[in-house]
Amino acid sequence: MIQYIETFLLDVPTIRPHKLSVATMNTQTLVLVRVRCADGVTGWGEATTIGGLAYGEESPDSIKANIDTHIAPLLIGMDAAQPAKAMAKVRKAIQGNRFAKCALETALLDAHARRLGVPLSDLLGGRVRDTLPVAWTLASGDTAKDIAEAEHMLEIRRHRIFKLKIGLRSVDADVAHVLAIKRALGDRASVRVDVNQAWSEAQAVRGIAQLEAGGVDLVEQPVKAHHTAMLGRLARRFDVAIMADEALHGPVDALALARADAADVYAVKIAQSGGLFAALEVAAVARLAGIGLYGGTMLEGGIGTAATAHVCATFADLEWDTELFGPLLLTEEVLREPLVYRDFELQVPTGPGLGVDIDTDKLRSLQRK
Ligand SMILES: O=C(O)/C=C\C=C/C(=O)O
Ligand SMILES: [Mn+2]
Repeated sequence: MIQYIETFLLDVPTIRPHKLSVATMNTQTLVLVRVRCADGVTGWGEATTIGGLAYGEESPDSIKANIDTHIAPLLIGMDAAQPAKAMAKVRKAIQGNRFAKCALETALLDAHARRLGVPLSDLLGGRVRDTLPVAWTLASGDTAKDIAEAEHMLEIRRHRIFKLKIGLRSVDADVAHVLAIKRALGDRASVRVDVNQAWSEAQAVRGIAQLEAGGVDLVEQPVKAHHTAMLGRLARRFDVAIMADEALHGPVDALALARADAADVYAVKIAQSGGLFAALEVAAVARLAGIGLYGGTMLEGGIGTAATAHVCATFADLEWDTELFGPLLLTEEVLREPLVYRDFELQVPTGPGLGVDIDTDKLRSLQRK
Protein backbone atom coordinates (compact mmCIF):
# COMPACT_ATOMS: atom_id res chain seq x y z
CA MET A 1 0.00 0.00 0.00
CA ILE A 2 1.22 3.49 -0.87
CA GLN A 3 1.76 5.16 2.49
CA TYR A 4 3.71 8.43 2.05
CA ILE A 5 4.56 10.63 -0.95
CA GLU A 6 7.04 13.46 -0.41
CA THR A 7 8.48 16.02 -2.84
CA PHE A 8 11.88 17.70 -2.45
CA LEU A 9 13.38 20.76 -4.19
CA LEU A 10 17.17 20.75 -4.32
CA ASP A 11 19.06 23.80 -5.62
CA VAL A 12 22.37 22.54 -7.04
CA PRO A 13 24.97 24.86 -8.62
CA THR A 14 26.08 23.93 -12.15
CA ILE A 15 29.80 23.50 -12.95
CA ARG A 16 29.64 26.59 -15.17
CA PRO A 17 26.94 28.89 -16.64
CA HIS A 18 24.77 26.88 -19.06
CA LYS A 19 23.35 29.17 -21.76
CA LEU A 20 20.29 28.13 -23.74
CA SER A 21 18.22 30.45 -25.94
CA VAL A 22 15.46 30.28 -23.32
CA ALA A 23 17.52 30.63 -20.13
CA THR A 24 21.01 30.90 -18.65
CA MET A 25 21.41 28.41 -15.81
CA ASN A 26 23.82 28.81 -12.88
CA THR A 27 21.92 26.38 -10.69
CA GLN A 28 19.63 23.46 -11.43
CA THR A 29 16.61 22.80 -9.20
CA LEU A 30 16.13 19.06 -8.85
CA VAL A 31 12.54 18.05 -8.16
CA LEU A 32 12.60 14.66 -6.43
CA VAL A 33 9.65 12.51 -5.38
CA ARG A 34 9.81 9.72 -2.78
CA VAL A 35 7.08 7.10 -2.46
CA ARG A 36 7.18 4.98 0.72
CA CYS A 37 5.08 1.82 0.83
CA ALA A 38 3.64 -0.04 3.83
CA ASP A 39 5.87 -3.04 3.08
CA GLY A 40 8.95 -0.86 3.64
CA VAL A 41 9.82 -0.48 -0.04
CA THR A 42 10.78 3.04 -1.18
CA GLY A 43 10.75 4.37 -4.76
CA TRP A 44 12.16 7.61 -6.21
CA GLY A 45 11.20 9.75 -9.20
CA GLU A 46 12.33 13.08 -10.63
CA ALA A 47 10.51 15.93 -12.39
CA THR A 48 13.32 18.41 -13.03
CA THR A 49 12.87 21.07 -15.69
CA ILE A 50 14.92 23.98 -17.07
CA GLY A 51 14.84 27.69 -16.24
CA GLY A 52 11.71 27.84 -14.10
CA LEU A 53 8.89 28.36 -16.60
CA ALA A 54 11.22 29.40 -19.45
CA TYR A 55 11.32 25.96 -21.09
CA GLY A 56 7.91 24.39 -20.31
CA GLU A 57 4.63 25.09 -18.54
CA GLU A 58 5.60 23.44 -15.26
CA SER A 59 8.10 24.89 -12.76
CA PRO A 60 9.73 23.19 -9.77
CA ASP A 61 7.35 25.11 -7.52
CA SER A 62 4.22 24.20 -9.50
CA ILE A 63 5.30 20.56 -9.72
CA LYS A 64 5.80 20.37 -5.95
CA ALA A 65 2.56 22.22 -5.20
CA ASN A 66 0.48 20.13 -7.61
CA ILE A 67 1.88 16.81 -6.39
CA ASP A 68 1.51 17.73 -2.72
CA THR A 69 -1.97 19.24 -3.10
CA HIS A 70 -3.70 17.44 -5.96
CA ILE A 71 -1.94 14.24 -7.04
CA ALA A 72 -0.40 12.53 -3.99
CA PRO A 73 -3.75 12.40 -2.10
CA LEU A 74 -5.23 10.37 -4.97
CA LEU A 75 -2.53 7.72 -4.55
CA ILE A 76 -2.28 7.32 -0.77
CA GLY A 77 -3.84 3.99 0.24
CA MET A 78 -3.70 2.47 -3.27
CA ASP A 79 -2.02 -0.89 -3.91
CA ALA A 80 1.68 -0.18 -4.47
CA ALA A 81 1.99 -3.44 -6.43
CA GLN A 82 -0.29 -2.06 -9.16
CA PRO A 83 1.51 1.02 -10.57
CA ALA A 84 -0.52 0.96 -13.80
CA LYS A 85 -3.82 1.17 -11.93
CA ALA A 86 -2.48 4.02 -9.78
CA MET A 87 -1.29 6.00 -12.80
CA ALA A 88 -4.56 5.32 -14.65
CA LYS A 89 -6.40 6.98 -11.78
CA VAL A 90 -4.01 9.98 -11.87
CA ARG A 91 -4.35 10.33 -15.65
CA LYS A 92 -8.13 10.26 -15.37
CA ALA A 93 -8.30 12.86 -12.60
CA ILE A 94 -5.45 15.21 -13.49
CA GLN A 95 -5.06 17.32 -16.65
CA GLY A 96 -1.57 18.05 -17.98
CA ASN A 97 1.19 18.13 -15.32
CA ARG A 98 3.29 15.76 -17.43
CA PHE A 99 6.53 16.28 -15.47
CA ALA A 100 4.75 15.60 -12.16
CA LYS A 101 3.07 12.49 -13.57
CA CYS A 102 6.41 11.20 -14.85
CA ALA A 103 8.05 11.56 -11.45
CA LEU A 104 5.23 9.66 -9.73
CA GLU A 105 5.17 6.88 -12.32
CA THR A 106 8.95 6.54 -12.03
CA ALA A 107 8.78 6.30 -8.22
CA LEU A 108 5.97 3.71 -8.32
CA LEU A 109 7.84 1.61 -10.91
CA ASP A 110 11.16 1.99 -9.04
CA ALA A 111 9.47 0.72 -5.86
CA HIS A 112 7.72 -2.17 -7.58
CA ALA A 113 10.83 -3.28 -9.48
CA ARG A 114 12.77 -3.22 -6.19
CA ARG A 115 9.96 -5.28 -4.59
CA LEU A 116 10.34 -7.81 -7.42
CA GLY A 117 14.14 -7.65 -7.28
CA VAL A 118 14.51 -6.75 -10.97
CA PRO A 119 15.89 -3.73 -12.89
CA LEU A 120 13.20 -1.22 -13.85
CA SER A 121 13.91 -1.93 -17.54
CA ASP A 122 12.44 -5.41 -16.96
CA LEU A 123 9.05 -3.76 -16.32
CA LEU A 124 9.40 -1.85 -19.60
CA GLY A 125 9.77 -4.90 -21.82
CA GLY A 126 13.40 -5.66 -21.07
CA ARG A 127 16.70 -4.10 -22.13
CA VAL A 128 18.47 -4.81 -25.40
CA ARG A 129 21.53 -2.70 -24.55
CA ASP A 130 23.59 -2.16 -21.40
CA THR A 131 25.41 1.05 -22.35
CA LEU A 132 24.29 4.27 -24.03
CA PRO A 133 26.46 6.74 -26.00
CA VAL A 134 26.20 10.15 -24.30
CA ALA A 135 26.57 13.55 -25.99
CA TRP A 136 27.80 16.63 -24.11
CA THR A 137 26.35 20.11 -24.49
CA LEU A 138 28.74 22.99 -25.11
CA ALA A 139 26.96 26.08 -23.79
CA SER A 140 29.47 28.30 -21.99
CA GLY A 141 28.70 31.16 -24.37
CA ASP A 142 32.34 31.43 -25.46
CA THR A 143 33.63 29.68 -28.59
CA ALA A 144 37.21 29.23 -27.38
CA LYS A 145 36.03 27.87 -24.01
CA ASP A 146 33.67 25.47 -25.79
CA ILE A 147 36.47 24.17 -28.00
CA ALA A 148 38.74 23.66 -24.98
CA GLU A 149 35.91 21.87 -23.16
CA ALA A 150 35.28 19.59 -26.15
CA GLU A 151 38.99 18.76 -26.44
CA HIS A 152 38.98 17.85 -22.74
CA MET A 153 35.95 15.58 -23.12
CA LEU A 154 37.65 13.82 -26.05
CA GLU A 155 40.89 13.55 -24.07
CA ILE A 156 39.21 11.85 -21.10
CA ARG A 157 37.17 9.67 -23.51
CA ARG A 158 33.87 10.79 -21.96
CA HIS A 159 32.18 12.45 -24.98
CA ARG A 160 32.72 12.56 -28.73
CA ILE A 161 29.24 13.86 -29.62
CA PHE A 162 28.70 17.57 -28.95
CA LYS A 163 25.44 19.51 -28.89
CA LEU A 164 25.78 23.27 -29.22
CA LYS A 165 23.11 25.54 -27.78
CA ILE A 166 22.34 28.42 -30.18
CA GLY A 167 19.52 30.87 -30.86
CA LEU A 168 20.60 33.65 -28.52
CA ARG A 169 22.70 35.57 -31.04
CA SER A 170 22.15 36.44 -34.71
CA VAL A 171 21.98 33.53 -37.16
CA ASP A 172 25.34 34.52 -38.64
CA ALA A 173 27.02 34.80 -35.24
CA ASP A 174 25.59 31.43 -34.16
CA VAL A 175 26.67 29.77 -37.43
CA ALA A 176 30.18 31.21 -37.12
CA HIS A 177 30.39 29.89 -33.54
CA VAL A 178 29.25 26.39 -34.52
CA LEU A 179 31.45 26.09 -37.63
CA ALA A 180 34.52 27.27 -35.71
CA ILE A 181 33.96 24.41 -33.28
CA LYS A 182 33.27 21.90 -36.07
CA ARG A 183 36.48 22.99 -37.84
CA ALA A 184 38.46 22.54 -34.61
CA LEU A 185 37.07 19.06 -33.92
CA GLY A 186 36.85 17.78 -37.50
CA ASP A 187 35.79 14.15 -37.82
CA ARG A 188 36.92 13.37 -34.25
CA ALA A 189 33.42 14.29 -33.11
CA SER A 190 29.80 14.63 -34.20
CA VAL A 191 28.54 18.21 -33.87
CA ARG A 192 24.83 18.97 -33.57
CA VAL A 193 22.89 22.12 -32.59
CA ASP A 194 19.79 22.87 -30.50
CA VAL A 195 18.05 26.16 -31.33
CA ASN A 196 15.32 25.66 -28.68
CA GLN A 197 12.62 27.13 -30.97
CA ALA A 198 14.38 30.47 -31.43
CA TRP A 199 14.31 30.81 -35.24
CA SER A 200 11.65 31.93 -37.73
CA GLU A 201 11.30 29.88 -40.91
CA ALA A 202 13.46 32.36 -42.89
CA GLN A 203 16.16 32.33 -40.20
CA ALA A 204 16.04 28.53 -40.09
CA VAL A 205 16.41 28.24 -43.90
CA ARG A 206 19.46 30.50 -43.80
CA GLY A 207 20.99 28.98 -40.70
CA ILE A 208 20.42 25.32 -41.53
CA ALA A 209 21.81 25.73 -45.08
CA GLN A 210 25.10 27.03 -43.64
CA LEU A 211 25.24 24.48 -40.81
CA GLU A 212 24.59 21.61 -43.24
CA ALA A 213 27.32 22.88 -45.57
CA GLY A 214 29.65 23.11 -42.55
CA GLY A 215 29.25 19.46 -41.58
CA VAL A 216 26.77 19.69 -38.71
CA ASP A 217 24.92 16.37 -38.32
CA LEU A 218 21.59 17.38 -36.74
CA VAL A 219 19.50 20.48 -35.99
CA GLU A 220 17.17 20.27 -32.98
CA GLN A 221 13.84 22.16 -32.75
CA PRO A 222 14.85 25.10 -34.94
CA VAL A 223 11.35 26.67 -34.85
CA LYS A 224 8.41 27.02 -32.44
CA ALA A 225 6.90 23.77 -31.17
CA HIS A 226 3.43 24.42 -32.66
CA HIS A 227 4.72 24.98 -36.26
CA THR A 228 4.34 21.36 -37.41
CA ALA A 229 4.09 22.04 -41.17
CA MET A 230 7.05 24.46 -40.95
CA LEU A 231 9.22 21.81 -39.31
CA GLY A 232 8.20 19.38 -42.05
CA ARG A 233 9.14 21.87 -44.79
CA LEU A 234 12.59 22.24 -43.21
CA ALA A 235 13.00 18.46 -42.82
CA ARG A 236 12.17 17.95 -46.50
CA ARG A 237 14.33 20.85 -47.68
CA PHE A 238 17.59 19.74 -46.07
CA ASP A 239 19.64 16.54 -45.82
CA VAL A 240 20.84 17.37 -42.29
CA ALA A 241 18.64 15.60 -39.72
CA ILE A 242 15.90 17.77 -38.20
CA MET A 243 14.91 16.69 -34.67
CA ALA A 244 11.68 17.45 -32.82
CA ASP A 245 12.01 18.16 -29.10
CA GLU A 246 9.66 20.75 -27.55
CA ALA A 247 7.11 19.83 -30.23
CA LEU A 248 6.71 16.44 -28.53
CA HIS A 249 4.35 16.77 -25.55
CA GLY A 250 3.65 13.04 -25.64
CA PRO A 251 2.37 10.19 -27.83
CA VAL A 252 -0.47 12.23 -29.40
CA ASP A 253 2.03 14.79 -30.72
CA ALA A 254 4.36 11.98 -31.79
CA LEU A 255 1.60 10.55 -33.99
CA ALA A 256 0.58 13.98 -35.35
CA LEU A 257 4.18 14.85 -36.25
CA ALA A 258 4.67 11.43 -37.88
CA ARG A 259 1.48 11.86 -39.95
CA ALA A 260 2.79 15.26 -41.08
CA ASP A 261 6.25 13.88 -41.88
CA ALA A 262 7.43 16.76 -39.71
CA ALA A 263 10.79 15.44 -38.41
CA ASP A 264 13.62 13.00 -39.09
CA VAL A 265 14.37 12.33 -35.41
CA TYR A 266 12.47 12.44 -32.09
CA ALA A 267 14.08 13.47 -28.81
CA VAL A 268 12.45 11.04 -26.36
CA LYS A 269 12.12 12.75 -22.95
CA ILE A 270 10.30 10.93 -20.16
CA ALA A 271 9.01 14.06 -18.38
CA GLN A 272 8.01 15.84 -21.59
CA SER A 273 6.21 12.62 -22.64
CA GLY A 274 4.32 12.45 -19.33
CA GLY A 275 5.88 9.21 -18.07
CA LEU A 276 7.99 6.16 -18.85
CA PHE A 277 5.29 4.24 -20.71
CA ALA A 278 4.28 7.43 -22.59
CA ALA A 279 7.93 7.79 -23.62
CA LEU A 280 7.85 4.18 -24.87
CA GLU A 281 4.76 5.07 -26.93
CA VAL A 282 6.54 8.10 -28.44
CA ALA A 283 9.43 5.81 -29.35
CA ALA A 284 7.07 3.17 -30.79
CA VAL A 285 5.46 5.75 -33.09
CA ALA A 286 8.93 6.82 -34.24
CA ARG A 287 10.01 3.23 -34.86
CA LEU A 288 6.86 2.45 -36.85
CA ALA A 289 7.16 5.66 -38.88
CA GLY A 290 10.88 5.24 -39.61
CA ILE A 291 11.80 8.27 -37.48
CA GLY A 292 15.15 8.13 -35.65
CA LEU A 293 15.51 8.10 -31.84
CA TYR A 294 17.56 10.21 -29.42
CA GLY A 295 17.46 9.90 -25.65
CA GLY A 296 16.80 13.43 -24.37
CA THR A 297 17.42 15.09 -21.01
CA MET A 298 15.87 17.83 -18.96
CA LEU A 299 19.21 18.10 -17.16
CA GLU A 300 17.93 15.83 -14.44
CA GLY A 301 20.12 14.48 -11.66
CA GLY A 302 20.88 10.80 -11.15
CA ILE A 303 17.29 9.63 -10.56
CA GLY A 304 15.76 11.07 -13.74
CA THR A 305 18.86 10.22 -15.74
CA ALA A 306 18.72 6.60 -14.58
CA ALA A 307 15.01 6.43 -15.39
CA THR A 308 15.60 7.63 -18.95
CA ALA A 309 18.53 5.21 -19.26
CA HIS A 310 16.23 2.28 -18.40
CA VAL A 311 13.78 3.48 -21.08
CA CYS A 312 16.48 3.96 -23.75
CA ALA A 313 17.98 0.55 -22.90
CA THR A 314 14.84 -1.02 -24.41
CA PHE A 315 15.27 0.73 -27.79
CA ALA A 316 16.51 -1.68 -30.49
CA ASP A 317 17.50 1.33 -32.61
CA LEU A 318 19.01 4.43 -30.99
CA GLU A 319 20.52 5.95 -34.13
CA TRP A 320 21.17 9.36 -32.61
CA ASP A 321 22.43 8.31 -29.17
CA THR A 322 21.53 10.17 -25.94
CA GLU A 323 22.40 13.29 -23.96
CA LEU A 324 22.07 11.69 -20.51
CA PHE A 325 24.80 13.79 -18.88
CA GLY A 326 22.72 15.80 -16.35
CA PRO A 327 24.62 14.71 -13.20
CA LEU A 328 27.91 15.72 -14.88
CA LEU A 329 26.70 19.34 -15.18
CA LEU A 330 26.06 19.56 -11.42
CA THR A 331 28.54 20.34 -8.67
CA GLU A 332 26.84 18.00 -6.19
CA GLU A 333 26.02 14.29 -6.46
CA VAL A 334 22.78 13.12 -4.81
CA LEU A 335 23.38 9.42 -5.51
CA ARG A 336 25.33 7.25 -3.05
CA GLU A 337 27.19 5.80 -6.07
CA PRO A 338 27.42 8.11 -9.12
CA LEU A 339 26.28 6.78 -12.47
CA VAL A 340 29.20 5.30 -14.44
CA TYR A 341 30.31 7.13 -17.62
CA ARG A 342 33.14 5.31 -19.41
CA ASP A 343 34.42 5.11 -22.98
CA PHE A 344 31.93 7.70 -24.24
CA GLU A 345 28.99 5.78 -22.80
CA LEU A 346 26.73 5.60 -19.73
CA GLN A 347 26.44 2.17 -18.09
CA VAL A 348 22.74 1.41 -17.61
CA PRO A 349 22.35 0.50 -13.90
CA THR A 350 21.77 -3.22 -13.29
CA GLY A 351 20.51 -3.25 -9.67
CA PRO A 352 16.86 -3.61 -8.61
CA GLY A 353 14.56 -0.75 -9.62
CA LEU A 354 16.41 2.27 -10.99
CA GLY A 355 19.59 0.65 -9.67
CA VAL A 356 20.65 3.82 -7.87
CA ASP A 357 20.21 5.06 -4.31
CA ILE A 358 19.79 8.57 -2.91
CA ASP A 359 22.19 9.88 -0.27
CA THR A 360 19.47 11.28 2.00
CA ASP A 361 21.99 13.25 4.11
CA LYS A 362 23.24 14.99 0.96
CA LEU A 363 19.63 15.51 -0.09
CA ARG A 364 18.86 17.26 3.19
CA SER A 365 21.94 19.47 2.82
CA LEU A 366 20.84 20.58 -0.66
CA GLN A 367 17.11 20.87 0.07
CA ARG A 368 15.53 24.29 -0.44
CA LYS A 369 14.72 25.67 3.02
O1 LIG B 1 20.56 21.82 -22.07
C1 LIG B 1 21.16 20.78 -22.40
O2 LIG B 1 22.37 20.72 -22.35
C2 LIG B 1 20.42 19.60 -22.91
C3 LIG B 1 19.10 19.54 -23.13
C4 LIG B 1 18.18 20.48 -22.59
C5 LIG B 1 17.05 20.88 -23.21
C6 LIG B 1 16.76 20.65 -24.63
O3 LIG B 1 17.19 19.66 -25.23
O4 LIG B 1 16.06 21.46 -25.23
MN1 LIG C 1 16.26 20.42 -27.10
